[in-house]
Amino acid sequence: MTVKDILDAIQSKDATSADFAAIPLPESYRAITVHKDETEMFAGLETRDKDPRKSIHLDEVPVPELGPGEALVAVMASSVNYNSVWTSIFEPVSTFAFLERYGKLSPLTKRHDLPYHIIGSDLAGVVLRTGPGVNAWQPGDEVVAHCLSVELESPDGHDDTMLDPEQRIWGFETNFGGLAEIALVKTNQLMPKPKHLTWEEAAAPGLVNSTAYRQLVSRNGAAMKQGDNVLIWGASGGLGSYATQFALAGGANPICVVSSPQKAEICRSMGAEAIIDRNAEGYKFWKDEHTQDPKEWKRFGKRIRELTGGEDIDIVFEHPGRETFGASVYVTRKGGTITTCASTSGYMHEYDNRYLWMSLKRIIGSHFANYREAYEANRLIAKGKIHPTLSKTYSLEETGQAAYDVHRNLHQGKVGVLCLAPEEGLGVRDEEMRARHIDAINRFRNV
Ligand SMILES: C/C=C/C(=O)SCCNC(=O)CCNC(=O)[C@H](O)C(C)(C)COP(=O)(O)OP(=O)(O)OC[C@H]1O[C@@H](n2cnc3c(N)ncnc32)[C@H](O)[C@@H]1OP(=O)(O)O
Ligand SMILES: NC(=O)C1=CN([C@@H]2O[C@H](COP(=O)(O)OP(=O)(O)OC[C@H]3O[C@@H](n4cnc5c(N)ncnc54)[C@H](OP(=O)(O)O)[C@@H]3O)[C@@H](O)[C@H]2O)C=CC1
Repeated sequence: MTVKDILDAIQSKDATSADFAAIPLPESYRAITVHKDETEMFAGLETRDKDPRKSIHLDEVPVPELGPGEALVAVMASSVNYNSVWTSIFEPVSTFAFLERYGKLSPLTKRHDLPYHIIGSDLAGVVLRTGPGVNAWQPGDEVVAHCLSVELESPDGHDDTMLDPEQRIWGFETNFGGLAEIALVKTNQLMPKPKHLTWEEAAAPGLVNSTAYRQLVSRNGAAMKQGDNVLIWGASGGLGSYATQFALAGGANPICVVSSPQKAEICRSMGAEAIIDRNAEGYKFWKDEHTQDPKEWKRFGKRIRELTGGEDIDIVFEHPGRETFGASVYVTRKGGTITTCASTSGYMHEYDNRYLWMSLKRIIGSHFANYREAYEANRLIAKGKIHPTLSKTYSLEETGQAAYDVHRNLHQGKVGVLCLAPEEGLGVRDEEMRARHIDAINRFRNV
């Protein structure tokens, strides 16, 4: 039995759940990995010069044992997230440290502690097998997976599963991720695949869409409301392209920051009007490595006021981190919110605290999303209210190049990876709905 047989079953319209359950599992499958014995390969290099094409491998790996509450999924497509860039350059820490720690949790999690890390935190595919205790999902179900892995053995995670002390990001802090032909997930990661999307489109939003939903919309994040001025950094990037859509769909006013006219045009095509090209306007928030320039914060704030008719920012959607955080705190209005989920340009932030406390601003830390939030975010995709922002699709063999493009900010929106899907364009089950949304679905392609 090979993965080809699995693929044939997926493409056969008549295959039933029993047919899927009857397919013998292959012994091995192809997966994107990084190797533990290579964690020092970029020692001494600047972050920018660490090249994912050198550390990312395509290996044949054994199918992992299936545990209680888990599923093996035939992965049709996945996507590249920035966390896979971090893994592939071994920053800020080697993710093998996470696998080692998870491996110590229980005899079952020991499976994850291997000399290779199968990465990837998104998938669209078909359930092949479910483990003991799984009732909600069956072999043959067409699914997407969110990337929250929790144990929930402590009381702490039961108000909000992101607060579980054993909360992990699948495919980053656990093994057997989505950039592979088969993935191992907990079944409480599964959600229905939006029927109007191809495999690669359905695999694109998961991680970033869920994160943006919690960070901006959820009461656990900024709880955005109608009319809010929302400053969105990287507004045509992975997170930002969903934050922009949430702002527009929720009646808010996105102020989109991008770095080229092409990216500005993408934001315009989504419906945004207030757009700042940070390159063209030449903001330099740091005079040198150690000194910020408040005059530049002010110039940036003045520009925002021009675009909003004199108003300041209610919510900053932050993720660039060190480079922008001082400006983000400055331009927020009295009582406003800076919500942050990342630090791409550096995690030691500096800001002038007088502008925070005197103006009663709040900084909210946000990280991924709980199952409910991820489900809500996926539901909005399934209803055609929010659209995937897929710009380009790579083959599994080209994943290193895809990660390189994301690392070097050469991409737009999301980049997809075909895993088992033999070509782009497959997997659509609702052509009528697709036709209604086709322009929005294709907006990010070939720009
Ligand atoms: C969905 C997608 C998301 C993304 O893309 S996010 C971007 C990618 N992710 C990242 O860049 C984050 C990567 N992760 C990390 O860098 C690290 O993961 C953290 C910095 C988040 C945490 O580091 P750690 O080493 O796990 O935690 P510690 O707290 O520095 O060290 C653990 C030890 O410190 C003790 N400790 C914790 N809190 C306290 C305290 N308040 N007072 C005293 N000690 C404390 C613990 O108990 C433990 O101790 P003991 O080593 O002995 O077990
Ligand atoms: N905690 C969590 O749950 C999550 C965290 N993340 C983290 O968020 C970060 C962004 O992820 P994602 O959106 O997918 O990445 P992308 O690279 O797709 O998009 C980020 C965008 O941010 C902008 N940007 C990058 N660097 C700077 C800078 N120095 N100053 C201003 N703008 C900048 C760029 O847009 P432009 O050049 O057009 O301005 C870029 O396109 C990553 O660090 C990632 O690990 C992501 C998802 C979840």
